[in-house]
Amino acid sequence: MSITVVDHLTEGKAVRVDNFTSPMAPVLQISDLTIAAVSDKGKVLNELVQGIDLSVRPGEMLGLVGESGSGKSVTATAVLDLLPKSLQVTAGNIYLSGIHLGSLSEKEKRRLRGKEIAYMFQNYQGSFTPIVKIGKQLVETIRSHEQVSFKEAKEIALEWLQRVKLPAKRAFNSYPFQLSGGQLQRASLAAALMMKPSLIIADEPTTALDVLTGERVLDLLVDLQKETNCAVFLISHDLTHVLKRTDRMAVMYGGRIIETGPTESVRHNPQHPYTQLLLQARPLLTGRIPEKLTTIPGEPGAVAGQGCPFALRCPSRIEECAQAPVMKPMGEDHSAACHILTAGGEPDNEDAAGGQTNQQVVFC
Ligand SMILES: Nc1ncnc2c1ncn2[C@@H]1O[C@H](COP(=O)(O)OP(=O)(O)OP(=O)(O)O)[C@@H](O)[C@H]1O
Ligand code: NI
Repeated sequence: MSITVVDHLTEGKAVRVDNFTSPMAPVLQISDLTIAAVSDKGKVLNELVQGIDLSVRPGEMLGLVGESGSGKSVTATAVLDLLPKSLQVTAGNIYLSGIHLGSLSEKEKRRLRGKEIAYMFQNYQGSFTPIVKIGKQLVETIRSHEQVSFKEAKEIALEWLQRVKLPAKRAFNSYPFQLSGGQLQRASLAAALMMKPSLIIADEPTTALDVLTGERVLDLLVDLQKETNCAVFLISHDLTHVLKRTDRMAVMYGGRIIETGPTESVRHNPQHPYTQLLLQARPLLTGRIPEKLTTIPGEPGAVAGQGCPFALRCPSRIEECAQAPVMKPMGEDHSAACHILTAGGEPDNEDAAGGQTNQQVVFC
């Protein structure tokens, strides 16, 4: 079965990739993506993300976690084709419902961003123009993508404001500054969902909110995602959010995906030493303070220039880590890039593991 969005996006021009036409084909597929900082003259200065492979299917929530500076936002921005001039995709491909992003015109990409891909950012204030009432902005967005009357667009906007549990009429008639941070992020969730996008990219949507408000916004996102069957790409440095809500997750370090798999599998059977440490360092959800809090050794963000990016901090480092490890299958749909692992999930060499890998990690 083919995806109807294709014709709409491309105005009938044939750019669909045929093997992405089943209903469960990925809404987003990133393959072997490399993004580099470039000089004014286009010379590559340094690579910020390398060889990224990710995919999200309809109705699925994919989480991307990693330390600050690991390349999460740069990856998301490339999907939206909104990288600043100083950054460039130097290798790899991005497909949206099977359409190669590079094959679209600027006009098609603009339409795609407003209609098929919605995004929620950390800075929810940025989602709305400060001097225009929320309702007017929502109506304008709807009418720029769909041929409906003002009255019909207003009804859609009010319905969605209500669905994100806002006092709809009041929010509709408010300027952005008249709403709290949590209310504004809900309004931006309404703005994202009302166009019935195939994909929502949420980059740290709760970071600027207090914990409880952030939790409620994410719960709403999960509920409404189920209703609309859209795909969600949730970026967060908060492992708890990702463990609690996503179907699959990817862990990034120093611009590379170092582990990926079903969230439950990564949670209960983390393979890469960095993922294991990240899980151990996480504050427990029960509120019990553990006797000894694990911390990740070394300087946060220290990335090895060559080989495994985590090598400078890794307690299990071996000589081979001077060479970049490849992703190895570790179970169904679960893979990790580490020299001490062999396909299947056992360390290559027990001594090399330094007692750190395959430790049983207990979660509450
Ligand atoms: N416009 C730019 N020019 C040059 N380097 C950049 C630019 N934007 C980001 N970077 C660099 O790219 C790397 C990845 O940044 P990115 O914002 O993607 O990290 P992140 O994982 O989203 O971090 P955070 O959790 O802090 O949001 C960082 O080293 C950052 O300094
Ligand atoms: Ni970021």
